[in-house]
Amino acid sequence: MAESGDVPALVLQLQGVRKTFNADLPNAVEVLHGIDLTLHAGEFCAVVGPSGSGKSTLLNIVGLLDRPTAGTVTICGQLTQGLADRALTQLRGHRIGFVFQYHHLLSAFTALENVLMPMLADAGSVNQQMVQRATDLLDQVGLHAYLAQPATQLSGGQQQRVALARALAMQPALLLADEPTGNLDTVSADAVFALLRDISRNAGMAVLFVTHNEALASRCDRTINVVDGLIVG
Ligand SMILES: Nc1ncnc2c1ncn2[C@@H]1O[C@H](COP(=O)(O)OP(=O)(O)OP(=O)(O)O)[C@@H](O)[C@H]1O
Repeated sequence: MAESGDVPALVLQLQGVRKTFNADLPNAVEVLHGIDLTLHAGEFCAVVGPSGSGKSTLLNIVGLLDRPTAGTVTICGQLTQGLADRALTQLRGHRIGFVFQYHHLLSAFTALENVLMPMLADAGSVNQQMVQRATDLLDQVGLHAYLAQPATQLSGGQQQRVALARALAMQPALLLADEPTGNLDTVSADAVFALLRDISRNAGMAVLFVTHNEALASRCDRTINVVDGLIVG
């Protein structure tokens, strides 16, 4: 993932990002007030800050799930401003993975089928190579023995590992993790965090990791502190 000369590739660049909700209404509220942020390949960055400070809003904009009111978002060199929804969806699908506090697995499907979903959605059908990749990913997150297990029959920690494997299915350059350990006991949270760290290091993947857990934040390469819609410190 590194460019020639071992300079890590720039995965994310935000310049002057602002977000106003209900912009045309009397109750308009600006939640992000001009965010500048860069993230390089392999960088593991915690996002901390008080409740309501704008962390999820920021993540939604970085993840191309919402558009900024002003400013620019560039993902892997692609400026997103002006792109149609379809192009944003393509870029998101190929470059960005998501893990949330709640795993959002499809309960009627097995662990393997859940990991295959993004590949199926992208290609329209599943081939042997995709099955192999999904199997390898589940292996990587320590769930080889659970490939055929329905998602509902897995523990919370195991479900979050499946969600992580699913997020990695398309080999994203950027992983957005919004409190992925928030719903887990300490031991499972530590295990999922360690896994995420290792995978990010090995794959050279950039990670934005929103957390209220100071101990985990302190183990990241870098921490950004969002307060009242601005990065401080
Ligand atoms: N769709 C929306 N419409 C109007 N206001 C919104 C909307 N989404 C978020 N907000 C407001 O934006 C502010 C920031 O919310 P956000 O969810 O980004 O905070 P957060 O830092 O992620 O909080 P938490 O740590 O509690 O998850 C809050 O005041 C929230 O009420």
